[in-house]
Amino acid sequence: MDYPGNLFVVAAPSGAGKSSLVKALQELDSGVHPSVSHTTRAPRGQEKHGREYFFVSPQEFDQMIAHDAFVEWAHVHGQRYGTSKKAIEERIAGGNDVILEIDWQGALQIRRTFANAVLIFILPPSWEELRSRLQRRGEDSPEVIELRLQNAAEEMAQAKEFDFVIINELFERALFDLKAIVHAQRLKFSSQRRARASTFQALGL
Ligand SMILES: Nc1nc2c(ncn2[C@@H]2O[C@H](COP(=O)(O)OP(=O)(O)O)[C@@H](O)[C@H]2O)c(=O)[nH]1
Ligand SMILES: Nc1ncnc2c1ncn2[C@@H]1O[C@H](COP(=O)(O)OP(=O)(O)O)[C@@H](O)[C@H]1O
Repeated sequence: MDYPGNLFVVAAPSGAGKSSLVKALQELDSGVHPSVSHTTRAPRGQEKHGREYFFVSPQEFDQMIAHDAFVEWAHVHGQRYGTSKKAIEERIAGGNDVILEIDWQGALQIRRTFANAVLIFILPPSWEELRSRLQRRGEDSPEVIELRLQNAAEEMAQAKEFDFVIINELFERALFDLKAIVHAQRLKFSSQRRARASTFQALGL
């Protein structure tokens, strides 16, 4: 499917810093709209329904699947997470840019539906740093942290399937890289559209 707005997909193992980077990007660039996913997991700390996620019961999630309401969904860390069609289609059809923070399985599903989506993978600089970020964040129990670290190896093995890989060592550097990717994609598409339009005009089409 081809839409006038750009679709950016950011994936990373838990604790690599994707939420912090996407939030910082939005503060700098109000033209990138976040998509709010649905999840069956419980809210953490300060999370609010409708802001970080729509927190739903397994039954509500099943109903959404039955009604074909998701563009993609996946099992992650023992829970289900999904992007609703409502969360993105109207926005990109209206020419707005949307950014998704989802896992690698969802990212590859998105690419199958939206061939122009830009897939970005965030890596931590080391295993030690990944563990210590999860611990410093202080939102998950030791068991949940262990599960997330166990899953991280399989997730990181998918990085090579993505269009871009950013190493989040120095936060400002990683944010700069993310901004550069967003900016480059906008230039590419707006200049292509302009070129196409003027060629069409010149050819009298
Ligand atoms: N496929 C898919 N994955 C999602 C979606 N929303 C969030 N995720 C992923 O689910 C995983 C767990 O997210 P979360 O529980 O918020 O933990 P975090 O990664 O530590 O922030 C992360 O890899 C998210 O990117 C979604 O709509 N679809
Ligand atoms: N470059 C960085 N250096 C040090 N700490 C970071 C960096 N990026 C993020 N963090 C911290 O690491 C923790 C995990 O980041 P978060 O954005 O929640 O990760 P994710 O969304 O990928 O699970 C947070 O406490 C965040 O403040």
